[in-house]
Amino acid sequence: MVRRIGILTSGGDSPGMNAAIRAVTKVGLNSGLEVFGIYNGYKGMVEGYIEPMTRETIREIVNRGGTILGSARLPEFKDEEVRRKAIHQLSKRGIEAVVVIGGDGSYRGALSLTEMGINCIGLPGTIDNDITCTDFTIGFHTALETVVDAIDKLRDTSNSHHRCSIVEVMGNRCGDLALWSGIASGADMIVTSETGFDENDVLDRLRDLDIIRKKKHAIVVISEKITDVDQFAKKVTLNTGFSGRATVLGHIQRGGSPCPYDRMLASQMGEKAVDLLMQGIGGHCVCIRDNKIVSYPIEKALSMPAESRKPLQNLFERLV
Ligand SMILES: Nc1ncnc2c1ncn2[C@@H]1O[C@H](COP(=O)(O)OP(=O)(O)OP(=O)(O)O)[C@@H](O)[C@H]1O
Ligand SMILES: O=P(O)(O)OC[C@H]1O[C@](O)(CO)[C@@H](O)[C@@H]1O
Ligand SMILES: [Mg+2]
Repeated sequence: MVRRIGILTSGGDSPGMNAAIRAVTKVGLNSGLEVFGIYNGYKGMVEGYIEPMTRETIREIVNRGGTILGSARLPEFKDEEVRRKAIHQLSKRGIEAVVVIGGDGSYRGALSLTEMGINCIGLPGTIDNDITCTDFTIGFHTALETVVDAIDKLRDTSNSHHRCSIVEVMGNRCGDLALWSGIASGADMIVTSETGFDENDVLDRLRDLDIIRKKKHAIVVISEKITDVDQFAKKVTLNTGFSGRATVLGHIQRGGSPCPYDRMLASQMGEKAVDLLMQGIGGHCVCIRDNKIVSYPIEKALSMPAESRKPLQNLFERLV
């Protein structure tokens, strides 16, 4: 039976990672395991920046954003030699298994380590909601609240100046943050990689909102990495009756105290990760599907097709 486990956070941080660290540590300690914190993701694993986790380490963190363990990106981890160094650091400390909290890239690292003899379990810590096997990732709902709060505020000023606010949100090629926030904030248009971006069509629709519907302002939510929103805002000013203003929400979306949903999800998933490791299972990731906490082999999880967002896009079209 496994006796010593490690835990790390990797990739972009997300609100709720600390709640997951706390859950893994508490469930682990309460199950008689020794738990080790691996700092700065795979980088700390390679460098041996590894310390025991105690009840003190995780005190007062359930409500804190970010990650107390730090996070990093280490592209070299794809190299088997680099992973060998990491495994050497774990072996020196008798760490036999690891919980990896991160996104799809971190899962690939976890799978490679499992294949080299260190059982790893992945937990989905990312605001992007881009891990297809799980309905939601830890951090998505908190980021969503942040985005909706920002759009509510932009609405006040945009409404006062006959403006069109172009709001760029994160998602790393996944449109969920844009789609959910657009619906929840009552935006006029949503542009994601799934909807596609036809600049002239958006300008036509804005003219329609201004001239036909006589709207005082407009809000367009757009996913990052689709277009230059500053340039697009200038085109809005030139080609419609609204003056265009771009707002890039940026890393604000990654911060803040996790909402209760993310704390719950992190706690349930943390518990499941420890249970899987104690059963000798590795190479799996934990998901929530239809409100149930389940796990899938990482390989299968990463190749699952993304669920269609067409029903939500249709809902949005019926709400405009
Ligand atoms: N194919 C791979 N093999 C081994 N390790 C990998 C692989 N892909 C990524 N990693 C490791 O995982 C780290 C995090 O991956 P990445 O930067 O893609 O973020 P992520 O986990 O997808 O999170 P997010 O996209 O939410 O920021 C990488 O820096 C690297 O150390
Ligand atoms: O913090 P960085 O390295 O600029 O990465 C930003 C990316 O990370 C995320 O915040 C999380 O994956 C993405 O939404 C975004 O594209
Ligand atoms: Mg990713």
